[in-house]
Amino acid sequence: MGQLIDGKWSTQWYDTSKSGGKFVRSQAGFRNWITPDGSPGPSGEGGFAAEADRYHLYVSLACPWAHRTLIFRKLKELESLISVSVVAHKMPDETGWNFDKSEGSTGDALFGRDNLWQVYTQAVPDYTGRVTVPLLWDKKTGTIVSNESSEIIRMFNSAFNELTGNTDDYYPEALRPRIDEINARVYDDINNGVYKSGFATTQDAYDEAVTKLFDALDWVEGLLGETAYLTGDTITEADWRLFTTLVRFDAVYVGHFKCNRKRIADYPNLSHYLKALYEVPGVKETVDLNHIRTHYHWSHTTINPHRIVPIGPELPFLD
Ligand SMILES: N[C@@H](CCC(=O)N[C@@H](CS)C(=O)NCC(=O)O)C(=O)O
Repeated sequence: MGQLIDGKWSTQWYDTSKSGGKFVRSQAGFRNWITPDGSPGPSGEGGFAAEADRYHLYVSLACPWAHRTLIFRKLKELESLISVSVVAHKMPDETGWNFDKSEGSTGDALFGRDNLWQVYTQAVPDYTGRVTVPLLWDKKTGTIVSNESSEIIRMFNSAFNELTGNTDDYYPEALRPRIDEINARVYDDINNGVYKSGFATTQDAYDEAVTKLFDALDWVEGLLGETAYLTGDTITEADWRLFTTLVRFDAVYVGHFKCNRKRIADYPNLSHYLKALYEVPGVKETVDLNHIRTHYHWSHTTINPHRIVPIGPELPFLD
């Protein structure tokens, strides 16, 4: 794990010494929005109008945050409008995310760079911050639109509707308060909760995170006893945001991140729900378990120093 400091790549693991052993995720640095006419969005600068062949998405197939954006690109029929580069599954400290084609990367389709940090410094030569995926690039102005997945999926949900004719809405007006409420707990305690458990460096920090994680999974298991999806009988953004963590849970988080009070396979409603979302047309093509399993176990050497990728477990939702 490394980061950019004044435009230079520097190798260092997350510093948990000032937070009592807790992993604290930093805020994404680029927060502009694509809108239908280029008017400014809720944050950042305007000037990013929805146009075909103007934007490029950098993703990892291992990353749950990037995975959200790939699902929205697929469901909203944006594949022919927004091109993609996939980074390698192995992320060495020396380079961070990189475009090694022998390790599952497509290569950098825009610039032919070796490493993702070079795309960040292409936009801001003296950038300081983490080099994360997903990253949404504007080919027209040669800069980064956004590296915040929760905002990229909102853009994909509606900004391109006139170009694609796809008006499916995963953030419908009437459900927004409920979606926001569910997202808040799912983000803190589940999406980020698995990372807080896995990257904790004290027993107390781990205990706190893992307890909240399983309390939240129990809560979701209850909700799914009432309705098919989190906010009712239709799939919304809240479901896709939970899905990308659930699909990695038994394969990676149970063992690698010590989230092992239960597996998703032990929760009947969550298991059924995971399978139903996985079977939505187009979605399983966005799930790459080889990238997922290899990335985490190989890349986090403070947790898994010998980089051994475990054999299992078998995953019932694949059957
Ligand atoms: N807030 C960001 C978080 C993205 C994120 O943390 N991505 C991880 C991969 S799963 C990453 O690139 N980590 C590299 C790092 O932190 O150095 C989002 O949701 O878009």
